[in-house]
Amino acid sequence: MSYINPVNCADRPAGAFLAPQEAGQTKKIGDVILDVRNISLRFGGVKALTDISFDVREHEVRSIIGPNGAGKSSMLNCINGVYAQQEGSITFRGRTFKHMNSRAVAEMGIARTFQNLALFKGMSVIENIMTGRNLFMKSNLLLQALRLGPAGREEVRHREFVEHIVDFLEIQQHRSTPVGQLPYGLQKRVDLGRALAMEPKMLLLDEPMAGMNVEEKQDMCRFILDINDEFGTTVVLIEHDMGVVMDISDRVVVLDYGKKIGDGTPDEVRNNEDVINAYLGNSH
Ligand SMILES: Nc1ncnc2c1ncn2[C@@H]1O[C@H](COP(=O)(O)OP(=O)(O)OP(=O)(O)O)[C@@H](O)[C@H]1O
Repeated sequence: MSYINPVNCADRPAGAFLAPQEAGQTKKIGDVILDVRNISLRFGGVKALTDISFDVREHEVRSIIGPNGAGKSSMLNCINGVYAQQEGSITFRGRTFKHMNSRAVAEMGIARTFQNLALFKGMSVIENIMTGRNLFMKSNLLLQALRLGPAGREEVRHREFVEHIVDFLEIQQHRSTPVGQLPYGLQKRVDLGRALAMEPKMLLLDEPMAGMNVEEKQDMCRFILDINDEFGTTVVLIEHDMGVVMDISDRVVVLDYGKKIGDGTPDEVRNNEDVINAYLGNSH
């Protein structure tokens, strides 16, 4: 539940998180890949989400912003099957569902990182990222444990894939370190690696930069943009740091008290009166 006051980021110039060649670069945005229609979610008397609709296009970086308790994490939880909304539907890659369990959602190509890290602290970096490959493991648990026959060959293939991710995220020197011994910023990177191991079409990132210093945020921004660019992965991002959001997003949806109050490009959103009043303040 960390919150970085957006006003604190106002003194950072636009594009501060991007390499010069990245700032202002144009990219090809595709068709709608995720369509969220009229989602309402209640917990007893608490209306977490009220009639929320928005879409995400293939290859976009789409951010969801808003004050604490606005419903951002609840929205991601509906998309990836952790919560079942009372009303509304979700269409992903042409397939419409009201609710699906998290494994089915993962099999469809949606992976998620968590605000509060969901890692095995006593296990190494490699082993944690390997858990993201479970989806693809065909052999049974006993064979996997004994690493026998096809299970052994399967494991070698998955480990090679995981090693590529470790290289990509530049955490080679920590590959055998128990995750609990790593600084927080690197743990967030491992969490991203676990999600990448699922080879997602779409990545849901819940505050991937919370608790990071500026340098760690720059690294994380670079990885997100590289994933988006090199693998074509669509990214849905919850982030409180407005410098980051405005720099790396193609479009932004704004929630407040469970309702949508803004939706558009970073420029449209930062000039939206309702968004300024509810969240951004006058510094944007
Ligand atoms: N499992 C739950 N049980 C009861 N209420 C919940 C649950 N999950 C979320 N809520 C409530 O729903 C509302 C939206 O919460 P949510 O965590 O989605 O907001 P958020 O925008 O992600 O906030 P933050 O920026 O602080 O993470 C809040 O009032 C919260 O207390």
